[in-house]
Amino acid sequence: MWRELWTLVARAARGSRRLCTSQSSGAPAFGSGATIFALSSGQGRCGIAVIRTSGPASSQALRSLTAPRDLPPARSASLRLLSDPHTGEPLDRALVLWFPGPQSFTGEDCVEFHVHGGPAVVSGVLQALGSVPGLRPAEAGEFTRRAFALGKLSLTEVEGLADLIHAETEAQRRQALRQLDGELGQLCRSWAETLTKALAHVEAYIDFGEDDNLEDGVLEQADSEVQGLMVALDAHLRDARRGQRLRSGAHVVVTGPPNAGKSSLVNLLSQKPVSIVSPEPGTTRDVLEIPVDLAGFPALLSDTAGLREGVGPVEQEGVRRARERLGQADLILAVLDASDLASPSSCNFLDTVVALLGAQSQRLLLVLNKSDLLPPEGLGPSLDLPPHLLLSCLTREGLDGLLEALKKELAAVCGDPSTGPPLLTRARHRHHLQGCLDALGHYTQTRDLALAAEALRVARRHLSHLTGGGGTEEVLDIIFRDFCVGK
Ligand SMILES: Nc1nc2c(ncn2[C@@H]2O[C@H](COP(=O)(O)OP(=O)(O)OP(=O)(O)O)[C@@H](O)[C@H]2O)c(=O)[nH]1
Ligand SMILES: [K+]
Ligand SMILES: [Mg+2]
Repeated sequence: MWRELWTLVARAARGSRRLCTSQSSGAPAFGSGATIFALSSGQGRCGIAVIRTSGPASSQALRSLTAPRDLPPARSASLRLLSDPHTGEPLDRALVLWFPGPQSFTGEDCVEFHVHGGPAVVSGVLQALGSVPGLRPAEAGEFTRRAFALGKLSLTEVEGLADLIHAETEAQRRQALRQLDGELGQLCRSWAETLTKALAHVEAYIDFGEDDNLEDGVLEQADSEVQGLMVALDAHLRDARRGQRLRSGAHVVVTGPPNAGKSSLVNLLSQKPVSIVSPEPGTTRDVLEIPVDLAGFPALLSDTAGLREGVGPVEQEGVRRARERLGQADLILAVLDASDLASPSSCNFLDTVVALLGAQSQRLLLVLNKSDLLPPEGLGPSLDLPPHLLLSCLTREGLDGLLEALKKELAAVCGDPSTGPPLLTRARHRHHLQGCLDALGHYTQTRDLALAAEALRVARRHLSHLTGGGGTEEVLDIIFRDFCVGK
């Protein structure tokens, strides 16, 4: 199901991009005062469909389509009969909402029509809106773009909204909501304020350095403000990969000796038979990768070939690929057959792979599978094993415990979006924070005050680019093209 979902999302994103380029040539440019309209809920048959308008002709559009023709009270739902303004043909009985600007999503006058979701009703209302003077169909992301232009959303909030629309797991949704709340933007603004203060101190020193009226230690004050900021930026950047993992999924690799039940575990966690399971050792050869929701976190789960030596060239290549994949893992699930721990392949795996990964402080969960085959007294007391979890892929006993452990590990890998500082979810954020930190590095190294002031200006510019203050059209295009029409 996940693969289909991902394909759909990718297709939708490509589709909206196409729409964006094909319409942008002919349609009036933004700011021309046009009123836009679009279906804002999903395409296809559904219970309720939401059609939105934004722009100065919104009230006119509402009046032309509804009876009675007076505007309903602001921001509360009213039941109205919708009919075609030209033919008078009834279209639907619908809930309408009137949002006079600036208290609306875009900041402009907006109207929402909550109509019955049949395709005929939706296309009828869209056609009727298209016939109202001053109205035209919206381009991809245009509602959000208007909200941004009118200062309703900062750039990081726009990105949060895009992520919220595409969020597929609980953790992604929570992260997107926090970003939409503007937490990252607020943090950047407070950093920018600190920089402005430091810059003011340096500039004051440049202008009045010799002046007795200037209080002592202004430069030292600027220095200590910059030092504090560098520490904060550095801590944030070290956190950055986590936010990105939360957006795109952590790499979780399943490994172990042949026949331990790796593919069985992958099928259990992805809740479908993606990988071939058989009693024959050496069944899995290639790396198989499946996007899954693991305990609320997005993950890319890899099934790999059982690790063993002295086999044919094809399986040997599989083993090479498995080892390579281990090197890219954010988290490793090491699987062993609990009823076969004394076998050479199990011992070898524990002594080499598990010990080595442990020494590299690689995140790893040791899973002893096939617990259903153990005698009633469980594992023998003589075994000296690292911390582990017991599981049976057959009976599912131990699955809850494994999911709980996965949740803890993934929260550490991806960052828990409900606590801690706001995460950096995009490479763009990382780029600007790093740029800011580099510029501050130049500040601390130079003895020339004019260069120091310039370094502070560069640092501040990076922060304002991050929230869209100095946003170039290019950045806006990149972000907005991922929106669909109606958003
Ligand atoms: N009794 C029992 N059998 C299991 C369990 N999990 C897997 N098996 C069986 O163990 C055998 C191997 O399972 P696979 O999932 O193919 O193991 P694998 O580690 O992917 O094997 P390779 O790809 O060959 O390395 C199959 O016959 C499974 O049915 C379990 O929890 N209990
Ligand atoms: K097998
Ligand atoms: Mg397998």
